Parts: sequence; C-alpha cells; structure tokens
Amino acid sequence: MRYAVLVTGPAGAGKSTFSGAFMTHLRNSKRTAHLVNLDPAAAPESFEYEPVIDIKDLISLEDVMNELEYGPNGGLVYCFEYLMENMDWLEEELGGYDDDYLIIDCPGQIELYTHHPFLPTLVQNLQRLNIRTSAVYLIESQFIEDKYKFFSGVLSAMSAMVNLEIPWINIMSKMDLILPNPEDESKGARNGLRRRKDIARYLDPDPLLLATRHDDRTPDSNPRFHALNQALVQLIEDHPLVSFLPLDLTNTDSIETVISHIDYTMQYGEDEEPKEPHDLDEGDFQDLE
Ligand SMILES: Nc1nc2c(ncn2[C@@H]2O[C@H](COP(=O)(O)OP(=O)(O)OP(=O)(O)O)[C@@H](O)[C@H]2O)c(=O)[nH]1
Ligand SMILES: [Mg+2]
Repeated sequence: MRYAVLVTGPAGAGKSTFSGAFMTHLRNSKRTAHLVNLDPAAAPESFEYEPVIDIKDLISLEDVMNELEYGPNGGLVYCFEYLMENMDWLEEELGGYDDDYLIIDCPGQIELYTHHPFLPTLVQNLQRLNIRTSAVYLIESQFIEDKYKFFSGVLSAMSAMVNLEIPWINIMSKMDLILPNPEDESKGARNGLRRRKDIARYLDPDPLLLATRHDDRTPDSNPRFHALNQALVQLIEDHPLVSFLPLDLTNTDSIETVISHIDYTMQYGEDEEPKEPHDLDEGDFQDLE
C-alpha cells in the first residue's frame, strides 16, 4: 500500500518546515518516507530533504514568469494547469515508489484550496493510482493574535476540507511561540504572545470569541459587520467541523502525537496489522490540551 499526505495551508504556515520534521521522524522510526515538492516557486534551501519528485522538474514558476510574462499568481495557476494536463508525468514519477509514504509539500496560495480544481483533480489521480491519501492543513499560532484573522483561517480550513473530501487533520503550527508558563507573562505581553491556558478556545474554535466586542481596532460599531459576525458564529456553532491539533516542533512528543493522528486517520499499516479505534484512547486526546 502506498500513502500520501498533502501538507497544505496558507503562506508561511510552516508547511515545508513541518514536512522536513515529518520526514526526519518517519526515517528515525525506520519508515521509508519521501518528499514530494508541488510548489513551483519553492527555493531549494526551503527543503531539509531533497524532494524525490519536484514539480520544478516539469515546470518552474520562474520560467513561466520570464517566458510567458505572467505575474507570480497567474504564473502559479499556469503551472498547475500545466501539471493537470501532464498527470502522466506525475504518474510516471510516482511509479517507482511502492510501499512508500509520500509527504507532499504544497504551495501556500489560498486560492488553491478554496476554489481551484487543482487539488481535487490531484487527489482523484492519486486515488486512481491506489495511493491512500490524506491531508493536513496548517494554520500558524500567530493567527490567534487577531480573532478575525483566526476565524478567516477557520473558514479557509473548512472550505478546503469540504472541497477535498479526504481524511483531514487541521494543525495549529508554531506552538513554540505560545508561552507555556505564567512566569513568562511579562515577556509574552511584550511580544504580543498568548499563554497556553487560553489556547483551548482556539484549538476547538469557540465561536463566541467572535461575538464578544472589545477589540477597538475593528469596526464592531458597524451593525452590518456585527450581523456578519453573528452569522459566522451561527455557522461555526451549527457545523463544528474544524478543530486543531497543536504542533510544537521543539517537542518530540508533540510531533509524535500529530503523526500518530495522521497514521490513524489514514489507517496506516492496517493491511499489515489491523488498527482498532481503541489504539487511540481518551488519554491521547487529553495530552493535546
Ligand atoms: N517559531 C517557529 N517558526 C517556524 C516553525 N515552522 C516554520 N517556522 C518559520 O516560519 C517561516 C515559514 O516556514 P515555511 O516552513 O517555509 O512555511 P511554508 O508554509 O512552507 O511557506 P510557503 O511555502 O511560503 O507557503 C520560516 O521562517 C520558518 O523558519 C515553527 O514550528 N516554529
Ligand atoms: Mg513551503
């Protein structure tokens, strides 16, 4: 059985960094893992591991921009359309990896996840090739500094999730930037960081955060803005589809927990040794809070 994890999320969320840490962890556990790069704009130095498959071998954003005079965003869409028309290239590249685990580092353009048909097409192709596919969607912990930014992140995760219909895990990355202890409070206040105890309302998004009004920066006094927020509160209350697993790359336990959730969602290794739901018991979830 072949497995693929799409590492997705907005620009700068930490996708490439997480992909590297994920690779290291799998290799340390003696599992065969390979990195696939699907970002046609990725700089070589953004990878800790050399990708075995790289969209830049098919088409690079730089060439598209130079030769066809596209801007960066139009160029990116062009690159993906080109890949879609050349799925046999990807199929051929994937051919050599039997019984393997592929970590697919995706680009950060949010349009890709919300309305472009690229990812659904890619997923269909992976499934056709009998590759069991799941996705993680990363949002960085700094998003919680601004509740509007945070909820726009929640909505984008939701939108990407319903768009793809594959096993899915939302991750809050860069948790090392969230302060663990009360004694760090003054330092945190200076850097605008939050403490860990406040974080639960964000990991399991509490829509009431939006309903409270004491953020003078935002136009809460505008009744239409308030009505929009009320509608979002209702939407998230009625469809609590999104919750986040915290990821702290400075903590091995945190990486292991995230990876065991990915394995479980994808039923990794079920052909070899069947996994029962009780492999993940209550205790595993309590650790996350
Ligand atoms: N503190 C901290 N910084 C991180 C972490 N992960 C990534 N970063 C930093 O965040 C920035 C973006 O990280 P990337 O891994 O390149 O993010 P990305 O999602 O791949 O970005 P794009 O591919 O441009 O969309 C870099 O400066 C990283 O060093 C983390 O866990 N903690
Ligand atoms: Mg990247």
